[in-house]
Amino acid sequence: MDRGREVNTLSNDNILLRVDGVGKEYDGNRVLKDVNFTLEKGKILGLVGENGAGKSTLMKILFGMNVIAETGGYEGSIYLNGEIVNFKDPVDALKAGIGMVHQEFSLIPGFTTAENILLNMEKTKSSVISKVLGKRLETIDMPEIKKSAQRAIDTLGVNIDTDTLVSEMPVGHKQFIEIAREIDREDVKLIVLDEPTAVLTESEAEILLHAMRKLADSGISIIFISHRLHEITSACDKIVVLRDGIVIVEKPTEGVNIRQIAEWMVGREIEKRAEIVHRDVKTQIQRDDDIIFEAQNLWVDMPGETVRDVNFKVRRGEILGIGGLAGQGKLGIPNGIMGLFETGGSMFFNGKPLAVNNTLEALKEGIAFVSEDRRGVGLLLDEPIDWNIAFNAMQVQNKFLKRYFNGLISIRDDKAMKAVAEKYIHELEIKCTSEKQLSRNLSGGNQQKVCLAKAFAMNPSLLLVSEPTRGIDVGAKKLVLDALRKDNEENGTTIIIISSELEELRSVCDRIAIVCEGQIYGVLPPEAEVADYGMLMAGEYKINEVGDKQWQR
Ligand SMILES: Nc1ncnc2c1ncn2[C@@H]1O[C@H](COP(=O)(O)OP(=O)(O)OP(=O)(O)O)[C@@H](O)[C@H]1O
Repeated sequence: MDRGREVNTLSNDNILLRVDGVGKEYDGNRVLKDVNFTLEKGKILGLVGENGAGKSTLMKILFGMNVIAETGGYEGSIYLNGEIVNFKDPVDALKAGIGMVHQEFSLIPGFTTAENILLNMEKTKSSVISKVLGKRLETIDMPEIKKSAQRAIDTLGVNIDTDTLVSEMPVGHKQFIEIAREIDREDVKLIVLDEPTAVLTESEAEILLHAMRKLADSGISIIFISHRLHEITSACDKIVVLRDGIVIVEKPTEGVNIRQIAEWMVGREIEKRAEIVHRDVKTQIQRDDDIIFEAQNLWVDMPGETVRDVNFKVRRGEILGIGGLAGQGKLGIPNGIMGLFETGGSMFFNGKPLAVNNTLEALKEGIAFVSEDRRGVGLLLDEPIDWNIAFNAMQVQNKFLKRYFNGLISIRDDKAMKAVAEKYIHELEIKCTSEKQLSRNLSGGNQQKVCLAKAFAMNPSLLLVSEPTRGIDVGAKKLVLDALRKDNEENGTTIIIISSELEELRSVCDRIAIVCEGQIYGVLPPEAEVADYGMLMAGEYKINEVGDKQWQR
């Protein structure tokens, strides 16, 4: 086993963090066995591992999160600057100079950028927080706060107004504010970033990686978790791979390639990354005149993803991709169709008008949605997996119910719920203790798989999936895309996939629509030149229904 210990030969003075023999189990489920690694001052460590490998758990231990003590604590020791630490809560960790940005956001929507950054500065004093929340910061020196918030934002190199309300900004900006809050504290020594780039565009991710380097150069150490392995090789000084509860590899990233990392993560050889394989020709050809869904002049008022005037038709039985740069409106389209943000214009389903702003009607008509926001709208976090998977189908379609007395009484069919949950746990390889595990206690990638299972269980005739592989590890991406394709081919489900990864769309879709400035600029076949996609994304030209280019600039 390659433990690549060369990094550890550096003098102890340089080492900020030493994780020594750390183990953790949740109620008999052993997640970490014997984890050992070190991190030097001013260095960036990339922490990788499959979904459910225990990365977030390890970071929660480091940060003294309450859930660790509540579930029986941990074994082993953590040293900071050579001294054992055992934080009883995150406040202790903050005082010791550790900052953490979690997978889920903890910002307050009705507060501005500056106010949110300020709350972190004051969060070690709970009495101040309550005062602040009560009086909405009226007694605080706002000009000073804004200056300080602006400094933190400038360090990150992004352009965000300190007066903007968090509820009105795109998700990528929220991520930057979370990070700005952590670096705004004077005594910060170590920052943990748990999948910060999952919600960022490529260019935003670049900015963040650059900012991480600046922070490291100023002496701050960083632990960076990401499933985008090229970010690990390009931004990190060293890599630590977790598998089966132990560290499989700890070594400098120099000379390490992505394929090697993927193999260390899954513990076997990975098939050579297939060139884009276009779908086989389907036995059933979709027809231009058999339209399942149509949007006319659709607009959606979703913060950061405004849809202005979208027109498109979806052929029955196809997989339609929707791509485009972040903030251009691609995420707004499914959220609008499902009535989750204020929407206008017209929609038709199976030739009949479909009401706008009416989620229940969309669900009843057989339209299902897997949101990009799995924790916000995707899951009932305090319910078990089987309940989550069956919930919509039960509420909307009366599935998973046993009926008595001519339907007067209906009782939940626990056996049927267990069966459907077990089917998807197996098919999607959801890592869990059983179908009764609470969704809150699943890892991020496995929560995403439950969201997909929940949609499949409705047997929808139209399935909308937004960023289906976000947070999914490199080995499981194909599994998720194959599951979508299988549902399309075996059940005839028409699918719309919204994704920021063009290659992902090209590998599974029949046609791909590109959104720019809140409109559809063109629809291309998957085998079209990448340059053509680029021109549509950049808004250089539009392509009309007969394939003519209309130059825009
Ligand atoms: N509070 C909890 N109670 C019980 N089990 C838990 C709890 N939190 C996490 N787990 C389990 O611990 C395992 C590791 O989860 P963790 O979130 O640490 O994984 P991860 O490596 O961060 O995965 P991902 O890449 O999907 O985010 C998972 O199998 C999860 O179900």
